[in-house]
Amino acid sequence: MEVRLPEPGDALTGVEMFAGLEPEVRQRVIAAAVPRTYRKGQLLFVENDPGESLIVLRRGAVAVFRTAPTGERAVLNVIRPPDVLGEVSLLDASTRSASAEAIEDCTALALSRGAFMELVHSNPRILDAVMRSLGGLIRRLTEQNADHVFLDLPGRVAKTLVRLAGESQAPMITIELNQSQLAEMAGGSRQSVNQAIGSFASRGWLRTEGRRIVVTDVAALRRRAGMADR
Ligand SMILES: Nc1ncnc2c1ncn2[C@@H]1O[C@@H]2COP(=O)(O)O[C@H]2[C@H]1O
Repeated sequence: MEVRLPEPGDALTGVEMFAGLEPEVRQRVIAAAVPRTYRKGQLLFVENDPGESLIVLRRGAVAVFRTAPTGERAVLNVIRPPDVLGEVSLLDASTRSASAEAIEDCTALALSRGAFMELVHSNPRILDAVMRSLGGLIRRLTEQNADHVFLDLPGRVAKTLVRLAGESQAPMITIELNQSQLAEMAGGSRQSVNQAIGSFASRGWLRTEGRRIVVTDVAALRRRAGMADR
């Protein structure tokens, strides 16, 4: 009879920011964190809310976005486990730099600013991971700025799809995103994003299935986005 052993790991498994912690410190972090659940469509927080906690996403997906005075949204990123969000306002002791909405049902752990700061002061090695995470955010912002200057809209749509496809080497990659969400991420009107998607579909690089996009040729999208071959 097959005996199933429990999966190794805990609620922080895979979370880079906490990777270097001693097991007992990890357990203290987990004990101090508050479990949260968010339904699809629920806001986790809104831009300019006080930054009270670091959120470790365990399941689901969250869109980080800014809203223009006209109500138009620009999606800055889609966060998936084991990523964290909410680190910026914790570190500069300010308000939320963007809003966040669950785009799938989510479970998460929320670590209060006080608990996070105590952790940093008693385990300064954690600052290596914090700096890496901030470095990653700055790098992403630099790249997004350059894309807005150097890429046309179809190029930005292609790049957004490549980023969402992640590291997967599968021949077909399903992206759970409708075309308005894609337009909010690529920074274009829905109509022009639809045109770009239609043109990619006619070349056989992807197909749309209701509210999802199935990418069938990542290499072609990478070339259209001016990215190096893998
Ligand atoms: N441009 C961005 N790209 C990716 N994530 C971001 C961006 N801006 C803000 N965030 C994340 O969204 C969070 C919004 O709240 P915070 O400012 O606390 O912390 C922020 C980061 O975790």
